[in-house]
Formats: sequence, structure tokens, C-alpha cells
Amino acid sequence: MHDTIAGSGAKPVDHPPLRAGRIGVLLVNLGTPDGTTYWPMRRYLKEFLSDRRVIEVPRLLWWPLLNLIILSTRPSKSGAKYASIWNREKDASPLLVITQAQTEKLAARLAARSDRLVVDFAMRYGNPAIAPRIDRLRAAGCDRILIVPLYPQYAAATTATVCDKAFDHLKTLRWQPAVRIAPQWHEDPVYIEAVAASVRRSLAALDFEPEVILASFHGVPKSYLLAGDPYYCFAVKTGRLLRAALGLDEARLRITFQSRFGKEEWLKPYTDETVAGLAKAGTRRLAIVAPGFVADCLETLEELGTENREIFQHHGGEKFAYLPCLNDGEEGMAVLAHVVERELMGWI
Ligand SMILES: C=CC1=C(C)c2cc3[nH]c(cc4nc(cc5[nH]c(cc1n2)c(C)c5CCC(=O)O)C(CCC(=O)O)=C4C)c(C)c3C=C
Ligand SMILES: [Fe+2]
Ligand SMILES: [Fe+2]
Repeated sequence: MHDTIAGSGAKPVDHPPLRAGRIGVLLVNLGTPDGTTYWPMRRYLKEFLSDRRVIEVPRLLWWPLLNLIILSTRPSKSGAKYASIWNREKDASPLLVITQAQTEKLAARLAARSDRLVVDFAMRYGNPAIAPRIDRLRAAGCDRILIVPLYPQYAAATTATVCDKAFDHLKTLRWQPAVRIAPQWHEDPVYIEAVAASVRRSLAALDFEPEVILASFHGVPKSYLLAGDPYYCFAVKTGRLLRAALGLDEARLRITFQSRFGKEEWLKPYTDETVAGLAKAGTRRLAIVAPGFVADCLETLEELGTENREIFQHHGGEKFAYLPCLNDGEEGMAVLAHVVERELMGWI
């Protein structure tokens, strides 16, 4: 099936062999450092925090702040947090390990649909980078590529920057593959039901019933919403649909936003302030789930699972549970396969 162009009947010409006829699926998540020590952390944070889609502060102000202040302190501080969740057996971050497992399981599932599919993954920041993975798919004969930014809720700071980076590389190719980008799946019933089923299962395994469940989404500065970024609305809609699927009311399942960075106002209500406020007001049993993350990572395992647990207990809370993401479990893989199969329609 994977013809070379020479198989087209054209007269022999003096050009490198060109393979075609296969279809690539490239899963792309945010990224992660190569290690937890100062230099790998600095390299990763520098690439991440130099992205204009992530930090919209004018460069003249941002450059000295980033290079002189943030990159001298944050690599060590964040490195210690990464070290607390690092997968030592694989010497990689949970995000990398889980994304790799998702890729392998998706490839196995899709193999039944077509023998022309090649599934791979990349990271927007750090390794494996997007450009070499696109090259690898092209070299394997993929003349069509479906790029899947691994974000159920679109944001310019996440989804759009994956597309920018992919197209930056595609610009340099002589034989550019046909490209599709998978849209977000924030209200897809398969996704909502998968998160609901996973939450129900995690709750059933607890030795307590939470009085409140927080659905915590990664935040962005409020100014991004005011400038027209739809992320907030998508996150709120996911939260509302999840609440309905679980049969809970607004007091029992609350939507919050985490991981703020810098002094600007971010999307509210903030997760950490909500956790503290609930504990102070007498809530003793709390669970947090993070439906916006396709894989567990620093922001879920450390920030929600450790920092917010400490905040809750410090203010009088007693029982706390962080409920894991869909990851490479059966429900999570069903969502990824559903999104990918839908977006491959007409190609397979
Ligand atoms: C400073 C601005 C940031 C914006 C805006 C932002 C948006 C955003 N991020 C995610 C998902 C993830 N972020 C992760 C880590 C992380 N995020 C920021 C900053 C912003 N994110 C930083 C500096 C870091 C690195 C860690 C740190 O130093 O705090 C991760 C985890 C990566 C991992 O390796 O585990 C994810 C995932 C979304 C979805 C989002 C906007 C919607
Ligand atoms: Fe982030
Ligand atoms: Fe809106």
C-alpha cells in the first residue's frame, strides 16, 4: 500500500525515494522537562515561557523579567516539585510516561481499523519535539497527518500554539502532507460520560463520601477571556455537563481554576482559595477532579494532590481525595479513539 512515487508510472527521475499512502496521527501534549535539575528545568521553562501564546506581556517588559528573575529562581523551585512526582523507573515525568502509553494503546486499537495508520506523539515544549516527529511520520510514508492537541477545551495558550508550531515546520517542507487538526471535545457525550464513570469509580473506592467535589481546570489570565479566548466558556460547559451526568447540584460539584502564575488576575474562582474557604466554612470531606487534563501531570499530582490537600487540612479539613485523570485507562482510551476515529473520517 505504501507506494513510492516511482511506482506511479512516471519516467525514472533522479530524486530521493518518496514514500506515500499512509496516514499519521500525532498526539501532542504540553511538554515536560527532560530532568528535574536546574538546567533541564531552565531549558523547558525558557521555551514554555517565551511562547507569546502563553505570555502576552509585551516583550520589552517580559524579556528582563523572564531572563533575570524568573529563570534564576523558578527552575529550582519547580524542579523540586517535579522531583516529588517523577517516575524514577522510567526517568521521566508522569505526563511523558502516560502520553507514551496512550500512544501505544491508541495504535493497538486503531490497527484493527486500517493497516495504513501510524500513531505517534510529541510535546509542544521539550522532547519529543513536534518537528522531528512530523519528519518521522513523513519518512514512514504519511502523506496525511491528523494532529490531535490533547486538550478537551481549546485555548490559544495550548491548542493554538501546537498548531503554530506544527505549521512553522510544515512551512519548511517541499512535499507537505495534507493536515487536519482535531477540534476540542469539551461537550462530547463520550468524554463527559467517561469522566463521570471514572469519577463514580474513584468515589466508590474511597472510605468516605465527599461533601463537595471540585472540578478544577487549569486557569489562564482573565484578560485572555476578555480578548475573546473561548477557554473559560468551554471549561464551564464541561463542568456543567459533568455535574448533570453525575446528578449533582452546584453546591456539591463546583468549577474552579488552578495554577495561576504572576500577579495578574486569572479566571476565578481559584481552586486554592475555594479549598481554603470550604475548609474554613466547615467542609470536612473534599474530592477534586481535573477534567481538563488528559493525563496526570505536575499540575494535578503535585498541585492538586499535595498542595491543595495541605491547604485543606491546614484549615481544618479532614478527608481529602484527588481523583485521577482518564490517563491510559479504558475510559480515557475510548475517548481518544472516539475523537481520532471521528476526525479520520474520509481518510480511512
Ligand atoms: C504562565 C502562564 C501559563 C499559562 C497561560 C498556562 C496555561 C495552561 N497550561 C495548561 C496545562 C499544563 N500546564 C503545565 C505546567 C505549567 N504551566 C505553566 C504556565 C502556564 N500555563 C508553567 C510555568 C508550568 C510548568 C510548571 C511550573 O513551573 O509551574 C502542565 C504540566 C506539565 C508537566 O510536565 O507535568 C500542564 C499539563 C493548560 C491546559 C493551560 C490553559 C488552558
Ligand atoms: Fe500551564
Ligand atoms: Fe461565553
